[in-house]
Amino acid sequence: MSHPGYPPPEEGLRRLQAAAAAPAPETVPLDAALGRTLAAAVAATRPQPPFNRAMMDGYALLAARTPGRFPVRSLAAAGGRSPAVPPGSAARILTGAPLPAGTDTVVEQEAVTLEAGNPPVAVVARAVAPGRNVGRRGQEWEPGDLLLAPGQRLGPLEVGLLAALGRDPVVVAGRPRVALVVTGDELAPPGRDPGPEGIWDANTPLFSALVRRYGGEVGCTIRVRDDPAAVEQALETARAARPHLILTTGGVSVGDRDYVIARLRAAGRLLFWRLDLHPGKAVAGAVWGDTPVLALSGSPGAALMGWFLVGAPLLVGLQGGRLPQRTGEARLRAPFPKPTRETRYLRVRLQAGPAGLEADAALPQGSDLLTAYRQLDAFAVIPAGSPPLPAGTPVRIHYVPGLGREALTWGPPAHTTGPEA
Ligand SMILES: Nc1nc2c(c(=O)[nH]1)N[C@H]1C(S)=C(S)[C@@H](COP(=O)(O)OP(=O)(O)OC[C@H]3O[C@@H](n4cnc5c(N)ncnc54)[C@H](O)[C@@H]3O)O[C@H]1N2
Ligand code: MOO
Repeated sequence: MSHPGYPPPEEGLRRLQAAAAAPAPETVPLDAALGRTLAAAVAATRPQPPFNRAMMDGYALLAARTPGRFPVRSLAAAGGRSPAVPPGSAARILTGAPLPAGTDTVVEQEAVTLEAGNPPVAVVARAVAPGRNVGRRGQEWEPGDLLLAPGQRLGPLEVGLLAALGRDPVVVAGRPRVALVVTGDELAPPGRDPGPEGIWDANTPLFSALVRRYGGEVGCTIRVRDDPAAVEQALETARAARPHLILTTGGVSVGDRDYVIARLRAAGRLLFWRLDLHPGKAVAGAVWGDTPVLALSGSPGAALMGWFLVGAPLLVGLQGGRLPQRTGEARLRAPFPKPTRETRYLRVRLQAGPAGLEADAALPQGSDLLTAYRQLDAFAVIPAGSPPLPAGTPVRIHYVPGLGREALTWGPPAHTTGPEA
């Protein structure tokens, strides 16, 4: 069930997605690819390993000749080419070296007695199976195998995989540029005296960091007073920076000084105002000129909900990716005493209980509070219209990439097979 009046966050996201344009892909050195999103599929051009290779230091020979005595006349080392080995002989071989022609097996040196001489002789006392200690050509991938799809966020493992595939440079999605407009008469920059009625501006640093963490770049940041002309001017300045998204905080409720929503209504095109989301229902989507705007609440705790449910998926989507939507189930550890108007996202810790996973909501739940986000494991979703709930009520758990213990990653939208790089 959802709130009768307000669209669910996914619908807000869809409306903004329809109004937003993705940045053009770019080619970057592999060294600069960490945290970027792949823009084209990557297929192998060679087998991996590219040749049969030694997995141990020892002696390369034909297994069919074991047990036996093998004169050692050559050395095969990684990066070198070594001559074919005549039947009945062996080559000294080092880990990573291509197997010389005429051999099919590496006997590790611990299983060999080496008799000095010219040439020395490797004595193998027991029969060994062919293929022993050999990493087989194509064992990990074959040419043409698709190993990475467009939309994949490049973490360290993906960077390593691209390197093993020989890719440098790589084609990645452009970083969506975000213009940040933070409103409020009461705001002072951290590090300055805010005065007795002022507060430090948490949102500028918080949302700048989040934008970067989710693959975007911050085109400009504007802190503006609660004044209609100043807010309008700030939105114009933000738009002039040609961002892919304008992100604002504050001024989206019904107060006399909520000028962001007033200007978006009057001079922009509103896509939605309020979502079925608590905290964070005070949120708007709009288009200013031709630029999409996500207008979040000023309360950091409420604004973060809009970020995680709308802003982050929007930004990742503009890079061609999709954030994983992992869900689960748990039971409320304690009664939840209030009725729920809009769908409520309780910030919870999860712990094992006698009857399964328990959601513990004993965190600071106020919509203006930031600290719970550092302590939570997930959101527990209470449907709109729910009465107060007794302990033990089953609730849906919504895990958020980048929060709690949930890794920040994203991947291709399901079923994509994009063009090959
Ligand atoms: N009569 C009603 N009042 C309110 C409603 C309502 O429906 N009817 N909605 C409430 C809800 S829900 C929320 S959430 C807030 C949203 O308010 P705004 O988005 O207009 O935000 P502000 O009023 O500008 O600020 C709210 C709060 O957050 C502090 N703040 C603002 N900016 C920052 C910043 N950059 N860093 C740190 N803290 C910031 C600000 O000082 C306020 O305390 O409205 C309810 N009211
Ligand atoms: O946007 Mo408000 O958080 O629902 O308190």
